Parts: sequence; structure tokens; C-alpha cells
Amino acid sequence: MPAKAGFHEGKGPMTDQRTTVLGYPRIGPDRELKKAVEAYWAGRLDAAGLEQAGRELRERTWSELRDAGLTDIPSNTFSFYDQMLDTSVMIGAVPARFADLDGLDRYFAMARGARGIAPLEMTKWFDTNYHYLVPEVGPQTRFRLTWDKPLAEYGQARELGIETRPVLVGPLTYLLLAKSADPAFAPLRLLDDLLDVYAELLERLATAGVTEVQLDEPALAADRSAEELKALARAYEHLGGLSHRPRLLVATYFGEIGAALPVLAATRVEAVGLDFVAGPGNLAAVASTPGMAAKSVVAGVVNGRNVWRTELPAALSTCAALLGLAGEVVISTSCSLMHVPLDVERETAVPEGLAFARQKVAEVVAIGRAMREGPGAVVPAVPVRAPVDGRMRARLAALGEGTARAAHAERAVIQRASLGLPPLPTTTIGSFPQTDAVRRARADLRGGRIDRAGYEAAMRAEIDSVIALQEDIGLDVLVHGEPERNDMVQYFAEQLDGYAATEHGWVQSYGTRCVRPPILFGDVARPEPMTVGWAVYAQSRTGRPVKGMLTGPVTMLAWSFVREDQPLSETARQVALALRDEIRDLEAAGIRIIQVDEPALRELLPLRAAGHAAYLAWAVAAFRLATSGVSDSTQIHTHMCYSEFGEIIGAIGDLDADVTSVEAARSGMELLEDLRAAGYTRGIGPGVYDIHSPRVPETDEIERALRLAVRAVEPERLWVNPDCGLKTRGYAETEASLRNMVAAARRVRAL
Ligand SMILES: Nc1nc2c(c(=O)[nH]1)N[C@@H](CNc1ccc(C(=O)N[C@@H](CCC(=O)N[C@@H](CCC(=O)N[C@@H](CCC(=O)O)C(=O)O)C(=O)O)C(=O)O)cc1)CN2
Ligand code: MET
Ligand SMILES: [Zn+2]
Repeated sequence: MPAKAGFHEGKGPMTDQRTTVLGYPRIGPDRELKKAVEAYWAGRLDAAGLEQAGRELRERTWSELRDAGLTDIPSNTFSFYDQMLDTSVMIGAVPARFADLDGLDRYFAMARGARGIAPLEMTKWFDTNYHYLVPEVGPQTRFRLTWDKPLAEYGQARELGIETRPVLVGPLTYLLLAKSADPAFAPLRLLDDLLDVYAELLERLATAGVTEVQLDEPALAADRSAEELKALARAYEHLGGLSHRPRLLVATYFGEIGAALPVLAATRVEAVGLDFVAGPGNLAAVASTPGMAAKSVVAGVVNGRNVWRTELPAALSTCAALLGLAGEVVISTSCSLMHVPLDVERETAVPEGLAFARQKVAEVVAIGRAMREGPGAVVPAVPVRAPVDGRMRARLAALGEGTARAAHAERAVIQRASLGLPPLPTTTIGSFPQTDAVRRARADLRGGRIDRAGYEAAMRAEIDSVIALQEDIGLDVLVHGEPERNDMVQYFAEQLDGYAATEHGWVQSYGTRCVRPPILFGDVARPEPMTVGWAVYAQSRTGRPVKGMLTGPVTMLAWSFVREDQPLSETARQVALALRDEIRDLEAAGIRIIQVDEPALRELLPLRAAGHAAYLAWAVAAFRLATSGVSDSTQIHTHMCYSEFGEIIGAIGDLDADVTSVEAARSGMELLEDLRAAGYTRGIGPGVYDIHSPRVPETDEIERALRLAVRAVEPERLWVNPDCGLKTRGYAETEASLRNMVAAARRVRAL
């Protein structure tokens, strides 16, 4: 039997109340991880230096969590790039094309590609703005334990005198997120092989002294088929039945566990992690599931996804209710804290009532204390009321759903005549490379080394060169390049009422890329135009149409921390009204094409199908409210990326945009057939090359993609563009790629 050290078995007063978190930010207070990894890539730091930076970041995290008073501290939550990638490398799931590489070279090649070798695909981690690298498996895959990372991290902590609980991606979630090149081969068929590797790892961890391991199974918060639940049972019966192993905590998060709870309860796993924030129904599930009285429940009562302070008395009463239902209650966060910034104390311009990761750990500890000492040990938070904008609310009420534009077919005729574009018009998605000089200018403005006028002059110079470059390349619809934007969400948030920006609130989005999600705390309103000056300036530099560029209401919410005192649908309408005003101002200033990006439309789709229709209804309504205030001759574009579009394919048409650009290069234009089947008849710009790697696509290759596309779409509806914006790319590859893209479009037009 596994060790039961520290496990509270009785039902009497708690003396040893356990407290933990499911994970912690790994990037460091000042993005030390980003800086170290990028320095390594640039050859400015060697492998030993990079390893040392990793060790220091881990040590800092463990000591901080210990000093804060947590009884149980996670390890193996660190990664140089991504925890799914770490898992793939650890179990030897390395595609054959990386066979000639090893060590860190191979690791980073899988993440970013290398000369001539495509990286693993990247996609959204459930409904978050974190992106993971998708495991590639197939009939040839042979799992083998080839990396001792969890053991090494456990060992490092132990040397520092800190006992930890290694965190692993659970085997079921790993395989459910994996993809196989052969559609006939379901990755789940590899379960037994994978379990052998996990068994070996668990045995080695037990031998090293590990008493408990956390297996993350967020896939259980989504709908699971009977077959998948059977696989779940098999997995944990197998691992639970090992004779020499640590205690097993199966952690679920991002929603309700549903039908998976009775399955887990019937296995020998000791503990189940449940999210009581995103899954309020989990309490009733524990109450009604036989066997839970013998399990430990790791109670996620502190929200790991948002930044508001926890209502401690409410969290405490959830935990108290669980005490009567479960064998033990461990106080915890709803999910890893990697989705929130580190420390609100460093911020000088944010509203009251916030808790970032550090503050959330203190909340967990406080709830733990109250479990021992009684509810008097926590005080209810002083309620913070959101600022109200009565004028905006009255306008929204009067507007209802917005206004009707003519049917899109009619609009298309009007727009074709007024814009005079060739068939297969070429364009880009908005951003051009964010050069060091552009970022430095912004840092200089913040630091007071240049003034506003100097900054604007630098941005105008950048726009001049981006416009000249596009004309020279021969693109048909131009963009201003977005140099003035630090981020496509933060830039707007900084100009809207009701939103606050952070100075240090970085959150990892993927690899070394981070964002500072703004905080939407009150009623949203637009005090003045946000983009009109830049768009008008860009349009003044060219005779070709310049697209105005905005971020849509759903994405403005998805990539922010949003107030929880009213439904998201209502907040979305407020953002939509601000955008509607901006769009009308752009139109009035002579901008004839306006793109409203919604890359996060798919991201906010509820994990369970039962919530899909209601979500899509308000998301589509918000987009239409934002975009329906213009005349029929103004062409509305939208853009989406980073998603599997299958489940929202119908909604894409419902948005009623005139043209939609979508990421498509890596999925080989399959999407066009799906769109046709869904009855989509508007303009479509399937991305013709992947912008995630510096590789320059050949003209022939783009031409082939376009020939495929014209089989599914009439040339007058087909647009030619890259997969997404170019801000993470360099100028050399951007210019070469766009020249090839324009050349390919011209060849296909000439047919
Ligand atoms: N919010 C959001 N989510 C998104 C995306 C997105 O664009 N935005 N795209 C998708 C993929 N995710 C991405 C997320 C981030 C980045 C990205 O490029 N981030 C930049 C930071 C962008 C930023 O905020 N830049 C600021 C601050 C830049 C900075 O680091 N400044 C230095 C100093 C500047 C200098 O001297 O060079 C500092 O503050 O220390 C600016 O330009 O002003 C990075 O990590 O490097 C790209 C894609 C999905 N989710
Ligand atoms: C993540 S979607 C990005 C859209 C934005 N207009 C850009 O080009 O960067
Ligand atoms: Zn995009």
C-alpha cells in the first residue's frame, strides 16, 4: 500500500489542515525565463547558463510557496517552453523528423522548427489564452521513459529541504490532446503503452521518496464519450493498482467533472482535484458519488483564472460542506496559477480588490487557517463597486440589437463596384514586424526619454515605410502595420474607460511570448477615437485602400480579466458599443474597409456542448452590434486563428462580416470545404502560409494552395493573405514571403 504520511483520516477538529496550489507562474517576476531562453536562442547564453536560470526560478518559487505557509508544494510545474512538450520529450513521443537532433536543440526544434524541419503544431489549452504544442503520435509511436525531468526537479527541491508533489500531465489528457497524422488511428489506442511508462515513472518517483504525485486531467471538464470514460477507468485502475507508488492526486479543472467522478471514485486513486469556481456543480457531484467519503478532495476554491479577491467566507463554507462528504479536504486553487500575474503589490494603477498569484496563495493559507481555527479567522472582503456609466447604458438600451445592413450578396455588389479590386485580392492580417526600434521608442516614451510628439513621429515614420513596402510588393489592400500597439487587446484597453492596465502583470501565452491582460473592472466606454488618427495618416500615404484594424468584443473579453458582477454577454455589449462608435468614426474619416479581429471567438466556446448555443448567440450578437452601424459600401472584415473551427463554423457566417480571414495553411485548405458545407457564401481569405516560423514559402507552394482554394471558392470571393499578423516575424522573411504570395496570386489570376 502507498504511504499515507500526513493524511488526515479522522473527522475530528483539524490540526493538520493541508493547503496547496495546482501550479504557479514560471516566467519569473520580470520575465526572467523569456529573457534567458531568448538569450540562449540568440547565442548570448550557453546551455549551462540557461539551466542555471531555470534552477534559480524554480528555487525562488518553492521557497516563496514554503514561506507563504502552504503545506503542500508542487514541483515539475516549470518548463523552458511548455509542459505538453516536456511530456512528449519525457515519454519519447518525438516525431521521426527530429531524430538527428538531441538535447536542447531537439527540444527547441520541436517547439519552433529548425532548418527545413516543421515544429509541432500549437493550439489553445482548453478555454485559456495559453497555447501548448500538440503531441504527434501514430501506429509507429513507441513510448519510452527518456527524460527524468520530474525526478530531477523533485531532487533539486529536496536538496533545498523542500518536499514537493511532482505534477504530470495525466495520460488520458495527453492522449486526448494528441493528434495522429493518420485519421484512422485514434491516439487513445496507445493508452496501455503509455500507462507502462507512467507506471515506471511512478515507481521511480516513489523510490526517490515522493509521497504524492499530481496527474492533471483537465480533459475531464469537457464532454467525454463512454469509450473515453472506460479508458479513464483503465488508466487509473492500472496506476492505482501499482504496488510501489506515491499517492495519486488526479486534478481536474476548468469546469465540472461530471460523469468522470464516479469512475475515479471507483479506482484506488487517493485524491481528486475539483474546480469549485468554474464547476459549481462539483459540490453536488461529491455528495452524490459513492466512494467519495474515502477520498481526499483537493478543493479548488480560489480562482486560478481571474484576478478578483476570493470571497473567503463563501470559499470556507464550500470547504466546510465538503468536510462532511469527503475523507479529507485540501484547500487549493481552481487550477494552476500560471494563468494570472504574479504580484498585485507591484502595481500602482489598478483598482482595489485584486489578488494575483502571490495574494491567492495567501488566500489559500487563510482559508486553511480558518478551517482549523473557525470562520472568525477570515474576514469578508470589503465590497468594491464597479463604476457605472449611465449615459452609455441608456444608449445601449435604446440600440437593442443594432441596425440592419442590406443582405450580404447585395452589399458585395456595391463593394465590388466601389473598391475596384482584382479577383483574388492580396492583403495581410494587420501587424507588420514589431522591430526593436519600435519597442524601444515605446519604452523611451514610458521612461520619459522622448515625448509624445517624438513617439508619434517615430510611429508615423514606421507607417510610411510599411506602406511603401506594401506598395512595392504589390499588395492590393494595405494595412498601417500596428506599430503603435503594444498588444491588440491592451492597446484598446488603455484607451477605454472601465479598463485598467498593469505594468508588471505578465502572463505566459506560449513559449517565451507573454501578454499583460488588462483588467475590465467597470462599465466600458470610449472617451475618444482610438485608431482613427493612425488609419487616416496611413490612408493619406497611398491611393490603395487601407484597412482599419480593430479587436472585436469577444476577444477584448477573452484576453482580459473581466468583472464577474454581471454576465459576460452584457459586458460584451458595452465593448461592442465602443467599437461601433470607432467603426463609424473610421468610416466618416474615409476608411472603406474595416477589419474587426475575433481570434478568440473559438476560445471562449464552453467546454461542454450544452453551453454552446447560448454562448454563440451572445458572441455573434456583440460582433453584429459592433459592426452593423456602417453603410453597405463599407466592407467589414474579420479574422480568426489558433483554433479548430469545426464547432463554430456556422457562427462564422452568422457574424455577417463581408470577408473572413482564417488560419488555414497547416490544415491544407480543408476548412474551405467545411465552410461551403455550412452554407458560407461571403468572402474568405484562407491563410496561405504559416506565420509561426521564419520559413519563407515558395511561390509554387502558395500557388498550389491557391489552386486548391479556387476549386472550393469562386475567385471573386477568394482573398489571399497569410495565416495571421506578422508582428512576431522579422522583416527579411516577411518581405520575401509576401513577394512570393503576390506572385502566386498573380499566376492564379492569369488562368
Ligand atoms: N493578448 C494577446 N493574446 C494573444 C495574442 C495576442 O496578440 N495578444 N496572439 C495569440 C498568440 N499569443 C501571443 C502573445 C504575445 C505575443 C507577443 O509578441 N508578446 C510580446 C510582448 C508584447 C508587448 O506587450 N509589448 C510591449 C512591451 C514590450 C517589452 O517587452 N518591453 C520591454 C522594454 C522594451 C525594449 O527596450 O525593447 C520591457 O517592458 O521590459 C510593447 O511593445 O510596448 C512578447 O512576449 O515579447 C505574441 C503572440 C493568441 N493570444
Ligand atoms: C492573433 S490575431 C492578430 C490580428 C492582428 N490584426 C495582427 O495582425 O496582429
Ligand atoms: Zn491571428
